[in-house]
Amino acid sequence: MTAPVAHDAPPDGARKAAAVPTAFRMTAGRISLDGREILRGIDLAIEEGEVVAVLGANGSGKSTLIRALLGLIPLSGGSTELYGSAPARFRQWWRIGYVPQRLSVGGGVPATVREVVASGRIARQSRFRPTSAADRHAVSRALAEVGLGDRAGDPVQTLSGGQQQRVLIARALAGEPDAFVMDEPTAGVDAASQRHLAGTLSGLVRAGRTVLLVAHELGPLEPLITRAVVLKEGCVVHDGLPPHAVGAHALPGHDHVHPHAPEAPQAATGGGMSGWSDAAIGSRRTENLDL
Ligand SMILES: Nc1ncnc2c1ncn2[C@@H]1O[C@H](COP(=O)(O)OP(=O)(O)OP(=O)(O)O)[C@@H](O)[C@H]1O
Repeated sequence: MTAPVAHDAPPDGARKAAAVPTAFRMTAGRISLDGREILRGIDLAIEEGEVVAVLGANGSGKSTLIRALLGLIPLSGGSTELYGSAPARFRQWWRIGYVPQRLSVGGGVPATVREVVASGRIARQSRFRPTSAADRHAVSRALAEVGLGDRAGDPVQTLSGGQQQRVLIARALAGEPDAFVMDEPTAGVDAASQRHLAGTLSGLVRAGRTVLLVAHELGPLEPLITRAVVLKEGCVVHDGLPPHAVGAHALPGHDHVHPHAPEAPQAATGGGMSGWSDAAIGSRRTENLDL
């Protein structure tokens, strides 16, 4: 897809040459929920153009981290920045396409697939600029990109879990953002659709877009990933090159389950990133990878 370049961003070719701006930054980030510390002092900066996977066992804090980076959960300590601004002062929400875990899709409100995808354009619209031909075109293109053009008029609740996940991906694509923040974008999505998503993201990355995603199984996305951040019990225990996959569930002590992907058997994606050996990791910072 041909996403427009941000008004205040340099052209794609110039992005790398100039000092690379930071898309997301957390400094000494702490989150406490129900009196329990979930994130325990996270320092993380994601530069524009990076493709970063956040990995870790169930409950290690991955979703909490990306929601906090977006300002969706208040910090109990430290700070976050979106393109250099605190979330409360950030105004360029169209620059970020967020794909949440699919359980919230539709929010219980009856909506068609097209309506959900069209909501991805809201941050680009205003009272003074209602829906335009460009908006309609972006929505149609995003629907086609995820292979749901023929389901556009269907109530979103009538789609399967994996199809709903593709709706959420289409919603992010429709917004033509600079950065994609995706919480398990391939969970419950069939292998062919995962490969297609990898192709879509590959094109976006070549065009300079930033990708930050949470994953248990990178599958076809693995070659795209330039950096892995591994969490354990709310701390970063690895930040560097992606670990080599050693096969899903291959290691003793593997404790990961897939609550969001009941219809996606492990075998569907081949190897996985849930288990790996310390020796396989080339790391800027490696402390404890026993997940
Ligand atoms: N609203 C909340 N209130 C209290 N605790 C919460 C809340 N949301 C998450 N938690 C807890 O925070 C911890 C981290 O949750 P989080 O969803 O960030 O983990 P995760 O690494 O994304 O897990 P998974 O791989 O299972 O999706 C978990 O122990 C979870 O129970």
